[in-house]
Amino acid sequence: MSGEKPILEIKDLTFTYAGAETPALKNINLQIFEGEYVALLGLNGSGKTTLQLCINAVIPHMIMGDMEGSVTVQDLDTAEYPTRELAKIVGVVFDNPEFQLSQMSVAEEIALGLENLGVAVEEMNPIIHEVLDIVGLSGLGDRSPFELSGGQQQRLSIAAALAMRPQILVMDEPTSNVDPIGKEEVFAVAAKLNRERKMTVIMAEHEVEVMAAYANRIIVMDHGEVILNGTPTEVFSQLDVLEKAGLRVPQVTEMAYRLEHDRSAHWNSVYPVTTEEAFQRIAPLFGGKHD
Ligand SMILES: Nc1ncnc2c1ncn2[C@@H]1O[C@H](COP(=O)(O)OP(=O)(O)OP(=O)(O)O)[C@@H](O)[C@H]1O
Repeated sequence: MSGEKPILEIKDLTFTYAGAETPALKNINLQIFEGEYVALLGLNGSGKTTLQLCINAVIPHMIMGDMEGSVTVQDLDTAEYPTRELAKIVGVVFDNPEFQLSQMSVAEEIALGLENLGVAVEEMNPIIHEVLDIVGLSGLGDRSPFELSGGQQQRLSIAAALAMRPQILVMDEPTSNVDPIGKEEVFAVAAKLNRERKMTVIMAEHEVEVMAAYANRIIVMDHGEVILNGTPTEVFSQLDVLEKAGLRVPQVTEMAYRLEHDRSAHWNSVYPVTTEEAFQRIAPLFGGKHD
């Protein structure tokens, strides 16, 4: 990506909540490029939400604290642009779907954001149809958001964010309150948006297997700092660092690591992170055919 301009650039960012003794974020430096799918990993309290609030400009405009350094989204310094302006570039989906929903119908839920942007009523319908179609909720415009399943509610939250035509979708543990089928649906929509529409996705998520499959970059946070930043293979091969931070790796990575230590398999410290990769590399150990 050398030479390419980042869509998001964070420089020397340190943030301390008002009244807190220690910073929630310490000297963060990151560049994220258009079309990346970035997973944020870290224990509770490691700073993932705070970082996301800095990206959508809720910090410093709506949350009190001391911010040093800068966050630039599409060349806009978030300290200088109101959160409302940034909402056109950065769409946000939080962990609790019900917390984000307030309207009587699915269509009204999407119209709310459009109204705030000053979109004329006659222009709203095509946008509402389009975004419901993208997230697989076509035909449910008249339903109450509160009658939807957890997965559908989160897809509605994604649709409401998409209606604002953002270039970055920030998602804070979007499946933590959703059943297993709903989780799959939400991950599939995020992956589709990234793959087919080149949407930049930044997702805080604990599901390492899923992130190994979908993300092209993993950022690991620990006590407000970025301790690892690389491809899933690079990051999940650092088993010792992750273990120290209290985090686990995909099960197949763990298995490959154990095979190396117990059975002298040699991975040269680069471990498989998905089942498919593991199969390709482990099958030859058994002398069997693989393709
Ligand atoms: N409003 C607040 N006021 C003071 N301190 C806060 C506030 N919100 C978060 N913190 C603190 O900032 C640090 C980072 O929290 P943050 O919520 O960003 O972590 P996280 O990785 O998102 O955790 P979780 O997965 O629990 O959401 C923690 O020490 C937390 O206690």
